[in-house]
Amino acid sequence: MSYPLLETIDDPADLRELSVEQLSVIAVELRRFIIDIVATKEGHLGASLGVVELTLALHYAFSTPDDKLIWDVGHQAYGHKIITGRRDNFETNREFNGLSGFPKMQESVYDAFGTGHSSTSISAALGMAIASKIQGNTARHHIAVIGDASIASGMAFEALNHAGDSDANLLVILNDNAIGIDPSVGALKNYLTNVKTGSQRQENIFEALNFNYFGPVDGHDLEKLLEIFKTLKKIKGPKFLHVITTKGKGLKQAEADQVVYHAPGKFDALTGELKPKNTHPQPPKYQDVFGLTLVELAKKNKQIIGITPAMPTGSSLKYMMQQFPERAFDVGIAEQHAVTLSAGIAASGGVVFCAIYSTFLQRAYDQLIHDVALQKLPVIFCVDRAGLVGADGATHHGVFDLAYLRCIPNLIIFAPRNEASLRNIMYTAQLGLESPIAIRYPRGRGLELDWQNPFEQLELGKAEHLIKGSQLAILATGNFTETALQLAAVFKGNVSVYYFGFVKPLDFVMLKRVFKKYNTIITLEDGVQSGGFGSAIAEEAARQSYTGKLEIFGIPDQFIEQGTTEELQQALGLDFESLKENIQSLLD
Ligand SMILES: Cc1ncc(C[n+]2csc(CCOP(=O)(O)OP(=O)(O)O)c2C)c(N)n1
Ligand SMILES: CC(=O)[C@@H](O)[C@H](O)COP(=O)(O)O
Ligand SMILES: [Mg+2]
Repeated sequence: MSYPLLETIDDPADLRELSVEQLSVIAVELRRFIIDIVATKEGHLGASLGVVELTLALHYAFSTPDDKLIWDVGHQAYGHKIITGRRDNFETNREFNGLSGFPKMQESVYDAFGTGHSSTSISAALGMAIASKIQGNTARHHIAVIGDASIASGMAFEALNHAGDSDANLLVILNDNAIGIDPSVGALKNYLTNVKTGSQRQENIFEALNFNYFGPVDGHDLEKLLEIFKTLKKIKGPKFLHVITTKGKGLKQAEADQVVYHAPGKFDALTGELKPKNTHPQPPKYQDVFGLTLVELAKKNKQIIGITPAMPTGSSLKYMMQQFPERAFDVGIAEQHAVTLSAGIAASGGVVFCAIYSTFLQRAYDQLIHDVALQKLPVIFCVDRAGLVGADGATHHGVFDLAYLRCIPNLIIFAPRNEASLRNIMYTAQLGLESPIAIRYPRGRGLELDWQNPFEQLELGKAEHLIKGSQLAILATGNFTETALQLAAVFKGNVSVYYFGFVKPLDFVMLKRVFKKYNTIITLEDGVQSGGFGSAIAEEAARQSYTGKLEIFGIPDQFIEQGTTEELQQALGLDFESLKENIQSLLD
C-alpha cells in the first residue's frame, strides 16, 4: 500500500501547511496505514481508528508540542505517534527495543505524558496547566482526550472536581463511543446516551461542575472539529468538548465487533477478516480456566458472586456474567470501588471472587489494606496477568504483586503452577476462608490439554516436594515451577524442586528441612526480586541462621519495557538456557 501524502508528514508542522481538503486525504491514508500495520504487527486497533479525524484536527488546530496533548490510556494514540515523527519506525510498535504501545515521555516531545492505565489524563493536564500559569504562560493549551469508560473512573472525577473550581486553561475532550473494551456500564453511560439522543433535559453534569460544555459533535467531521477548536482556543478556563465517535471506524468488521477488534490479533488488511487461529488442540488460557471454573463452582455454591472492573472479556468473568447475570457484575473502570464492593459483599456473607489484573489492582491498594485485610474479610482476589505480560510493557507487567501483597497482614497469597492448581485453590477458597486470598496467575496459556480435573481441597500454607535431588534445591512458585521441573530433568538427581504455591503463609516446616539439607538454594518467581517470594525465603533463611548459598531469580529493580515474554526473560536471564548455565556453575 502507498500513503503518498502521509509520507510527507514528519511532524504536525507539516500538517498545518495543508488545506483542510488535504487533511481529509491524510485521514484516509492514516486510517489505511494503521489498518495495514496492525493487521500484521497486532496491537490495539479499534480505539486508534476511532480518533483518526480527532487526532489530525487536534495537531492541526493546536500548537503541539508546546500545547500539551494527553491521550488517556493511550491505546488510541497510534495516529498521534505516526504523525509525530514515528511513521517510519511504527512497525516496531510494542516490539522488543521498539516503540511503546502507549504514549511515553521519553519517546517523543509530543508525548506530553505517559499513559497506559486509564483515567490519569485530566489530572496530568490540569497539573500542567497550573504549572504553565505559575510560569506566566497563559497562552498554552492543555488538552486531555479521555474515553467514555475512562471518565467514569474515580480519579477522573477527582480531577474534574478540582478543575471546575479553577481558571486553568484546560480542555477536556470526552471521546464518547459508548464502549470500553466491553460495553460501557453505569449511570454515566446511561446519562451520556440520553445526552446523545437529546432526551437529557436537566443541566449538563459537566456544566454543573463549572465546565464550559460544548457538544455533542461528530468526532469524524474534520471541518466541524476545526471550527469548534477555533472557538475553544479563544475561551479561557476549563472547557469540556463532547465528541461522538465510532470505535473501529473505517473497518467494517471493527465497527461491527468492537470488543474483538479492540485488540484483534492478526487479520487480513484488505478484507478485515481475522486470521484463523491455529486449530490444533492447545491448553486453555488461564483466564478461561478461571472463568469456566467459576461457573462450575457457582452452579453448586449459590453464594458465589463475581466482580470485575471493566474486564469481563479479558478476565473471562464474561462466562459467569452470561450464565448468572444476577451474580456477576462489571463495575466499569473502577478498581477501588470493585475492591471495596467485594469487601461489602464478603462482610455480608457473600463468597466473592474479584477478578482483577495485577497491574490494575495497584490502583486499589488502600482499599485492599484498609477495607479488606484489616477486617479480615474473605474476598477471593483472582489476580490475572501476574508476571511479565509481554507487548503491553512497563505499564502493564504484573510483576509487583507478590511484593506489594506480601507485606499486608491477614492476606493469603497463592500462585498456581498449572490449571489443576488454579482450580483447586478456587475450589478451596469458596469452601470458606477466615481471611482474604490473592490467587495470582499469568497471561496466556497453561500446560494441560485435559485440565478439568476433579476438585481437591488444598491444605493452606503447605509446600510440595516435587523432585528429589542431592546437591541443589530450586524453590519455585507459580508458573516458574514448570521451568524448575524442566531444569531438574537436565541435572538428573542433583537438583531438587520444591513448589511453594503458598507464598504466604510460607511452609516454614518444609523450609527448615530444605535449609538443613542443601548448601545451595535458588528461588524462581515471575515477579520482582525485591520483596517477592525470594525475599520471603531469604528472610526465613536469616531467621533460621541458614549459612548456605541462596540466589534469588526474578525481575530486577528496573521497569521492564515491551517485548515477547520469551525475549524479556532472555534479556533478564530468566530463560531456560540462562538458568541452566547458572545452575551448572553453582553445581561445579
Ligand atoms: C486503570 C485501568 N483499568 C483498566 C484498563 C484496561 N483498559 C484499557 S482500555 C479500556 C477501555 C477504555 O475505554 P474508553 O475510555 O471508553 O476508551 P476507548 O477504548 O473506547 O477509546 C480498559 C478498561 C486500563 N488501561 N487501566
Ligand atoms: C490498553 C489496555 O490496558 C488493555 O487493552 C490491555 O492491553 C489488555 O491487556 P490483555 O490483552 O492482557 O487483556
Ligand atoms: Mg469508549
